Amino acid sequence: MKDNLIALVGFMASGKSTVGAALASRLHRRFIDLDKYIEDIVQLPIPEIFQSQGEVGFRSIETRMLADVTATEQNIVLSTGGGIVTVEQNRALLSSAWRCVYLRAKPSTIQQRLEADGTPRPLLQSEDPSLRIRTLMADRTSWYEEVSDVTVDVDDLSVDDIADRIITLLHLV
Ligand SMILES: Nc1ncnc2c1ncn2[C@@H]1O[C@H](COP(=O)(O)OP(=O)(O)O)[C@@H](O)[C@H]1O
Ligand SMILES: O=C(O)C1=C[C@@H](OP(=O)(O)O)[C@@H](O)[C@H](O)C1
Ligand SMILES: [Mg+2]
Repeated sequence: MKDNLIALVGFMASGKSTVGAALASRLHRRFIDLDKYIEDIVQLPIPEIFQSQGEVGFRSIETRMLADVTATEQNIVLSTGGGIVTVEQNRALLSSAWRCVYLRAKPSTIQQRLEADGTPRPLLQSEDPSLRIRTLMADRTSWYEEVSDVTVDVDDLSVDDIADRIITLLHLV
């Protein structure tokens, strides 16, 4: 099972959705972005799910969808949302059933990428987004490390170079 299921984890705006699509295309595998998958099933954009059900409600949907994808899919690349590792059940499933790649980015890189990006992130709606990024990152870093088989430092790499690096690190060629 592990060879077939590749998941990208890491902080918001580290590049999981973008790199996941590029990696899947390189490997001729299907790509699933878990946030998009959730939006399609719930029929609401992520910020509206946060608004109506709160973070706890969103996490419970996310956990159910990760379990669904794990049980039903094969040969896919999955881009997760940055907070998936905050739930112990998700960490257990990612560790046991997936080959996980941690896209590690510095807070300064995250901030730069957010400035140029159109995807709204409800958890970063703050008077001091920079502090929020650092605090959330400090909370989550050890969990990204815990579930991952390999790590790629993405700060100075293009999307294609990151996909290349993943293919090499996971011995996919
Ligand atoms: N390696 C990269 N170099 C430059 N920009 C990138 C890179 N990876 C992603 N981006 C940009 O950063 C933003 C966030 O990427 P995204 O894939 O949505 O991250 P995530 O899914 O981890 O939140 C997007 O605007 C994307 O185009
Ligand atoms: O880190 C988080 O808690 C979240 C990350 C988002 O995905 P990206 O990591 O793709 O931005 C999305 O799942 C939601 O806004 C919550
Ligand atoms: Mg994403």
